[in-house]
Amino acid sequence: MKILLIGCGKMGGAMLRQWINHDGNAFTVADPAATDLPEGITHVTKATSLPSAEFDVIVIAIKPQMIADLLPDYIPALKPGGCFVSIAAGCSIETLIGIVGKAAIIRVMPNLAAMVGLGVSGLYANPACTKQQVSDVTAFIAQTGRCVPLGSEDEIDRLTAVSGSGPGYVFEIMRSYVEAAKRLGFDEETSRALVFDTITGTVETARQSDASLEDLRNSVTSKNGTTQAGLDELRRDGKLDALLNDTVQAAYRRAAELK
Ligand SMILES: NC(=O)C1=CN([C@@H]2O[C@H](COP(=O)(O)OP(=O)(O)OC[C@H]3O[C@@H](n4cnc5c(N)ncnc54)[C@H](O)[C@@H]3O)[C@@H](O)[C@H]2O)C=CC1
Ligand SMILES: O=C(O)[C@@H]1CCC=N1
Repeated sequence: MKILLIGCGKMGGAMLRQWINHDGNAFTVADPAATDLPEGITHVTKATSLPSAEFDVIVIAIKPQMIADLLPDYIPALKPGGCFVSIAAGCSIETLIGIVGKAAIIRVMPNLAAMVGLGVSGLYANPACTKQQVSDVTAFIAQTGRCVPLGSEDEIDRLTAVSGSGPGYVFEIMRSYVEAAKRLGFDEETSRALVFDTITGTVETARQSDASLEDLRNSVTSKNGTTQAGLDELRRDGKLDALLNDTVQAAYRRAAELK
């Protein structure tokens, strides 16, 4: 497929890093600020430099607030029968149709772990998409990690709040955990190694186990031992559940505001 990527910043750039490792697609990046693009990528800084009716897929990877202003200039670059793929948070298919007219549109919500091929994306296609388009785009997105088909745009917004924004929450928890390790007297390098390896090892243990997360937690927790002492603090007053619940609810509400 011939793919046009509009916006090659943090998320578009992360996905492109994986896409270029796979054969079969040719990429053009449209971004006035993109630098250090991988070899073999065509780069333009404005829509008027693009040929007409050239691309099978146009990936929209600019900020949601810029789409209404910028996207109209890119419409002629799509081949008849091509489709738009938007990774923008919130921005609904109805809004996109208001900008590009009736079209095949697929909303995808990736996350930053796409950068290392361990992303998780949700995908929702509007009825104008052909089966072939949905299967081609699903395979294309799966080059960056897991791709979960979804049945509604509301599910895209809910997935955004869990896994789209998720790396932001996890990085923040990791930062705080590393700081706590440093306050116990470990240097930065050792603190990062202890925290990163603990998280990686714990995730892999959970993946390879049939036990519930509660049972796995209990398997670490000796009665009146060290873990129990730590968990009593972490879970005091039920605040951890409330905090994480409030976190995903706030992100979900924001996705709805960005419609
Ligand atoms: N950063 C993340 O973890 C995720 C971001 N997203 C979505 O991805 C989209 C992009 O977000 P980020 O990559 O984080 O933002 P970013 O600011 O890193 O990237 C946006 C890119 O758009 C470019 N741009 C600005 N004006 C342009 C123009 N006239 N034509 C073409 N490109 C132009 C900028 O130079 C920049 O490289 C957003 O819609 C966001 O909702 C979705 C999932 C995760
Ligand atoms: O924060 C945002 O709006 C984007 C969407 C999901 C992650 N980053």
